[in-house]
Amino acid sequence: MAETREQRILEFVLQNAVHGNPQSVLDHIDKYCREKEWAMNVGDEKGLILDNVLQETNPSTVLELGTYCGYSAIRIARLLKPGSLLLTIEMNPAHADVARQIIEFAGVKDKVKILQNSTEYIIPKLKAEHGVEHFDFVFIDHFGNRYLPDTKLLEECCVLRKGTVLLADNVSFPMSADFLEYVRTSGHYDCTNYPAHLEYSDKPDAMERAVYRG
Ligand SMILES: Cc1ncccc1-c1cc(O)c2nc[nH]c(=O)c2c1
Ligand SMILES: [Mg+2]
Repeated sequence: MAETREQRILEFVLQNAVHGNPQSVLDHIDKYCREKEWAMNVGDEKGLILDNVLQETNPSTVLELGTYCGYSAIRIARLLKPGSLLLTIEMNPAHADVARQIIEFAGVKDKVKILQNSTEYIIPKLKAEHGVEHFDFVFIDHFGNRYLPDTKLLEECCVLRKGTVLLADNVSFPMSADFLEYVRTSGHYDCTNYPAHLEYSDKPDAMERAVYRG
């Protein structure tokens, strides 16, 4: 039996999902986390909200804060048009290693670049070291207490443009209350709330879309 929950998810995917088929990988991660071990993937219910907001935006450049096992990176990458790129930042090296393997197995590695470090270390380097001009879409799903400081850092580093869509997971939890307050009252964003449930659970949760006014 693999050491960690993340390695057991990887093992289940490698042994049961269809190689090169992103939807099969998503379905198998959801199956494992619903039936065997809960894990903090955005999941199928909130994943549909992510799909819909992403497709409405039709982005070419996407940033994700919090890769974990790569579930939402695969969800995003499978919908990106040719020539698009997803940069995803993961602080935990073990999680980044599992994500790299699952993303490769799903067949979307050409659209995804995993940056393994803290968000506060990487965000200031995105323009100079990763050739980023601006992001069309940012999925925020790392740690609730980093949502606000990292949103302000994205503003300060000028990687947002008028119309950039931020979509944040888990905004029903107190850890991200300061982020919600800021995007809803600062005057810099137009916000929409999407009530849902915590992944693989009937506990209430929600996502927030915040469109940057520039
Ligand atoms: C918020 C919550 N409550 C109870 C149990 C798990 C979680 C939870 C759910 C998530 O979707 C998360 N996503 C990213 N990072 C997290 O730390 C995180 C934590
Ligand atoms: Mg989450």
